[in-house]
Amino acid sequence: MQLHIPQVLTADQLGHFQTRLDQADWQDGRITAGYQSAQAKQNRQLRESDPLAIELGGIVEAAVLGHPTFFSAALPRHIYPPLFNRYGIGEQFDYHVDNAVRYDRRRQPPLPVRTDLSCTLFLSEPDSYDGGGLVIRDRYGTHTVKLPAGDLLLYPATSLHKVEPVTRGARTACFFWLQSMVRQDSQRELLFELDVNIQTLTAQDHADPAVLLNLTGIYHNLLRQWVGE
Ligand SMILES: O=C(O)CCC(=O)C(=O)O
Ligand SMILES: [Fe+2]
Repeated sequence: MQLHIPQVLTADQLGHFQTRLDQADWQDGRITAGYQSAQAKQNRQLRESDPLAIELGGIVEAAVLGHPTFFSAALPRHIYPPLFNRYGIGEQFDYHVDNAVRYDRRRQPPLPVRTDLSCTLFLSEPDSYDGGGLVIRDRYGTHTVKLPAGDLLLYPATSLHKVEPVTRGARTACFFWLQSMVRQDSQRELLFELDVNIQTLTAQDHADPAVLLNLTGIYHNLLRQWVGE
C-alpha cells in the first residue's frame, strides 16, 4: 500500500527545517548507499552523525509517532533514524531497492532494523523545482509522486523506486525506513482499513455502540494474531 499522509509537519516546523537545511553541510549521497545503489545515486545527504540530522530527525520521528494516520498505517516497531537528502540540477537516484536490514547505531550493540516500509517526507514546495518525482514500481504499475512540502509518502520497502533528475531548483527531503509490528503488507493494509472504518463510525452520532465495541474487539484480536515478535 502507498499512502499519502498530509501535513506531517506544521508550517512553523517546515519553515524551521527549510532555513536550517539551506545552511547545512551537504555531503556526497553515496555515504549510505550499498554497492548497487551507489552506481545509481547522484545526490547529497547529511551525514548520519551530523547534529542537524539528529536534531531534525528527532522532530520527524516524534511527529510521525504522534500522527494517528501514520501510526495506524505503519504500526511502527522501530524507526531507523531519519536522513536528509537534496537533489540539485542534474542530480537523481536511478532505480534501486533499499537494503533489507539497516543497523541502528544509536543502540549498543547496533539494533538490526528490517525495512518493511520506506518514507519520504517532502520538504520543498513542488512548484520550486522541476523533475525530482519519486517513481515507485510495484505489481500494480508505476506511480510518480511529488507531494506538497510537509507531506509524507509511505510505501513498501520491497518496491523498486527512483527519483527523477531535477531540472530546475532543488528538491530537499527527509527519508527513512521502519520495521513494522506487522510484517505483511496485506495484513497491515486490512488492519488500516478496518481502523479507518471504525474511526468513521465513531464520528457518527447514531452508530450502535455494541457494534463499535465488537469491531474494536475484532481489530485488536487480528492485531494480536499478526503482530510479530
Ligand atoms: O529521495 C527520496 O525520495 C528517496 C530516496 C531513496 O530512495 C533512498 O535514499 O534510498
Ligand atoms: Fe531508496
